[in-house]
Amino acid sequence: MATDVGGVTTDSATATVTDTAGATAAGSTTAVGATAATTAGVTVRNLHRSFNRSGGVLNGLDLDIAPGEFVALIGRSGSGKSTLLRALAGLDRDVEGYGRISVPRQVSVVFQDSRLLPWRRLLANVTFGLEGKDAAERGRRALTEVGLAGRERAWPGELSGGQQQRAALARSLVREPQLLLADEPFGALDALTRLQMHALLRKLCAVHKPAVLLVTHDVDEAIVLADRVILLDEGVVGTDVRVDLEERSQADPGFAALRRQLLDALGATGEHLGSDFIAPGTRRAS
Ligand SMILES: Nc1ncnc2c1ncn2[C@@H]1O[C@H](COP(=O)(O)OP(=O)(O)OP(=O)(O)O)[C@@H](O)[C@H]1O
Repeated sequence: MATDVGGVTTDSATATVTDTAGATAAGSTTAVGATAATTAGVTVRNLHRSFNRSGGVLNGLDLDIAPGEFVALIGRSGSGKSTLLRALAGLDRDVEGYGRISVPRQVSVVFQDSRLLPWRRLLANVTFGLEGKDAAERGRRALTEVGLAGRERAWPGELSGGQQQRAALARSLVREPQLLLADEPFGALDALTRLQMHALLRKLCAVHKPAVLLVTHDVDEAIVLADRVILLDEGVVGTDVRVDLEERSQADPGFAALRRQLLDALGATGEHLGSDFIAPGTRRAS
């Protein structure tokens, strides 16, 4: 399994994680414990993770994501969202138990900060680690797709936060991932830029069709972007709802009902808003 993390490709076929992808070119399997299988989408079975001096963070979690499906992952602060994402990215060497993780061969990860290398120009960032004579051309195309044509020679420090996240998306998508893992990628952006990034991500996903797992605190963002919203609770998938709206906006009558259902599941409605919850549409303090 090749995972692109900020332009650096890692291979999880080491340590406690076993890559058995040789069986098929379509996907790879990270086997934790005894079981192994191969999928083009994501399959997680009975995943456990705990850290020193704390109880289980993931407690026998099961999850399926179909090829090309967009899943948003919500949950209270500390519920294990990033822990799950890191396990899927192959970044956690210590997932334990007799669970199983199957992910596609090519996985890309984007984070809240762009992780662009400040000493490389934009095109060099996007193509970093990319092989083949057409790498530069592919990089230029990707920058054009995210609206950064003409900025190939810019330094990351010359870009706004939104532009840096666009570049991070270009760097991920130029590798044509079958799975895109995104950990609050728009969490540090202002509301308007965030809306623009939503439109861009939806457009890019329609073209490239990766499966997506998006971690977000913003229920509205989850509803606007995802095919399915899942809620992590007590280390397993609690709520799992399909987003079936005519229109991906608050104008759709089903939007408010779905939002309320998810907020209820989060225990975050009415006067019981937790301090760790970010109200829909507002910016997360980091
Ligand atoms: N490397 C680590 N060492 C010890 N504990 C950790 C480590 N990583 C995560 N944890 C703990 O695991 C729990 C889940 O953390 P995680 O970051 O996955 O939550 P989260 O749902 O992503 O939270 P947030 O929404 O605040 O980002 C927390 O209690 C956290 O303190």
